[in-house]
Amino acid sequence: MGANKKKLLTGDIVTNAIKDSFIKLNPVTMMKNPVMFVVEAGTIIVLLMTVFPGYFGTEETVGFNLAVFLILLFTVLFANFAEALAEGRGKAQADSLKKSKKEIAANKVVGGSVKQVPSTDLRKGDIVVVSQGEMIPGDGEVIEGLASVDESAITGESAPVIKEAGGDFSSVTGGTRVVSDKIKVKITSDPGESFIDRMIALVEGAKRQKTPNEIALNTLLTSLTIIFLIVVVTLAPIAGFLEIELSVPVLISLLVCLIPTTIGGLLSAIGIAGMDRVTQFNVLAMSGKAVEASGDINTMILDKTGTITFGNRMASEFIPVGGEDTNAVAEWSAVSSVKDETPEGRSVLELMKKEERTYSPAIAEGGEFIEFKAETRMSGIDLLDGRKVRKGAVDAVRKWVETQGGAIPSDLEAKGNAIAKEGGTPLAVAVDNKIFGLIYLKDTVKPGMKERFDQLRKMGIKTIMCTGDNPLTAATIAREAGVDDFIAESKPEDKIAVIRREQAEGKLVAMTGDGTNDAPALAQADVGLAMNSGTVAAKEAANMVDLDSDPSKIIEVVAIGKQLLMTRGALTTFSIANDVAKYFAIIPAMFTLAIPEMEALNVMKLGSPLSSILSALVFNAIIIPLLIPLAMKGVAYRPMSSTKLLQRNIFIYGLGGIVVPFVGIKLIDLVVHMWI
Ligand SMILES: Nc1ncnc2c1ncn2[C@@H]1O[C@H](COP(=O)(O)OP(=O)(O)OP(=O)(O)O)[C@@H](O)[C@H]1O
Ligand SMILES: [K+]
Ligand SMILES: [Mg+2]
Repeated sequence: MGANKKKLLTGDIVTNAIKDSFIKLNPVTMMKNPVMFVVEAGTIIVLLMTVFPGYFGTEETVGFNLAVFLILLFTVLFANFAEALAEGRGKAQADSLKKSKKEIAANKVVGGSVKQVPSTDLRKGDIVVVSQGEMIPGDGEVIEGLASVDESAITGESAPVIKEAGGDFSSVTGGTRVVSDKIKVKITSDPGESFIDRMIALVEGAKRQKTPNEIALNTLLTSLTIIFLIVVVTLAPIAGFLEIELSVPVLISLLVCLIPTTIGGLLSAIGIAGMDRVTQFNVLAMSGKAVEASGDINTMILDKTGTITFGNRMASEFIPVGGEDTNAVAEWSAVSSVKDETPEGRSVLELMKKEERTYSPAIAEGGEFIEFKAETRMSGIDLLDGRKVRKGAVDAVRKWVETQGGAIPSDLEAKGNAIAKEGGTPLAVAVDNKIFGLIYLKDTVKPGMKERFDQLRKMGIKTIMCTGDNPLTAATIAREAGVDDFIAESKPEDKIAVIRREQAEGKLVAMTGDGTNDAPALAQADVGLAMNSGTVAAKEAANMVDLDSDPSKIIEVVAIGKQLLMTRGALTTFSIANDVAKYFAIIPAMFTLAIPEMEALNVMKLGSPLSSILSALVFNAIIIPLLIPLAMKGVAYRPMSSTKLLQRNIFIYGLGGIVVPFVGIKLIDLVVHMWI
């Protein structure tokens, strides 16, 4: 993974977070977090009572009020600090990205010649030439040539990657450097809308919006806060009626202990940290919603080639059919591949070289190249003399030959199936109405796939492999990799159909893709992960982009999403449970203050009524920073079903939430009681 994997925290991030904690005290900012806003309002009221005791008639309790004020202030600051700390890493990353965004000179093609212009002048549709050693001036698509490009500025990966015209490896990103050769690039973004611009906005959190889940939880927390506010406000007159005197700072303390400050203070930090974990993993999530959706995924659609297998499908053998000779198969395979820039196409020419075979490229001259398309599953060339040469999936070529009235050699099927049963891909080679033979394309399943799919199954996620390959190859690879289901001979629109079918059953679907033809399916899926190496269309349709272009990462992304949801659930449970213990400390204390005979209520045997209130408040404050590491790192995660997870978490965090504060408040009280 990327060399830009950062340390969790640096001194700078902490210092800036401390500063930001104070800046965030601005009530306009605080209002976005109703729970903490109420605490801040209480802090201000108690501050006034401390500073102007004469005015409020609070001279007797100035010391206690000052203590309450300070504890409340720190409660708010701690919550701000949690959020600022979570934002810190993104900000630091944004700064380093901005450095890679300086203005550079671009060689723009104008008419027939090349003119130097500043990169900021480039617009969508402009064409530029980038040579060895130069920086690519903007996002675009290679339209001519092949070059190796150092993308470490965005991916942190130092090994250069090959970018070439045509196919799924044609997109380039502004700010990356060409390390060898020369390419012509068509610019695909206007200034300010580039990938790096979007990435900066993302990691900076500039466009961070609350997710539906967060909004729902926030509504719940706000409702609880309002309910407790009403309870506490009505308590005052009732107490007054009973001639029990309750001071305003005591009532505010009670309110702060009652409302869910722990989760209120940590909620946004949990969301930001979850996004950040995805980013540190070199995956860019376009929204927090995408990350959360990945935590709820039920079905995962996976490509065979390149996701489950290494994807470097290489021609390894020419196999004649119908009594033809190997040379003829090899020659026509080569002719059909002269201009085929796909890895499969190039591997055919490489195999020719390796086997020291010759063919005459001159026949292909002037011919019309037929590019490989996932819809036709064929590629080839229409020669000047009228002959049409094709190679492609066996069933596709067979149909093509049949429509021209050709006969199908009797050994075609058996020889094709033999390749497929070994997990290889057979390509048939034909000229007009005659099939000459097969090309054996070899590919291997990535190691460790079976274990990963086992984990997914434990999480209750169904995996479906979709491949354009034939059913036999698909079945072999599916079995080897251990996916739950597969769809063979699928065209791009079939992927959408599968996604829609699953969604119609109420399931959330994730998929990966890199080609332009994957774009509609990526957009349809609830979580669409596009490869950075892929086409611009795919990247725009998806809601996540993997900078390392490793499609199997979708599995880890789902794990991170689950962890985010779990962390939020666990800390909410903990927060609400730990408030319960505070009632036991603070409510008896309040009544004992008014009616000393109520001392019997002091079940926790705390020092004094005032020390009980302060201890509960101190615990309420310090639990926030104590839980920051958990909020940022996420709770420990093991693959298991959602129901089991829920039970486990309620047990650990619910019970923990009740027990921990009893112990904590008791210990704090031992110290506090030395003064009060
Ligand atoms: N360059 C090519 N020329 C001719 N036929 C090809 C070429 N590349 C692939 N094919 C054929 O087209 C089929 C579909 O290819 P496609 O890339 O759409 O899917 P795939 O790679 O097999 O599956 P996946 O969706 O898992 O990537 C392949 O199985 C193969 O038979
Ligand atoms: K609380
Ligand atoms: Mg493919």
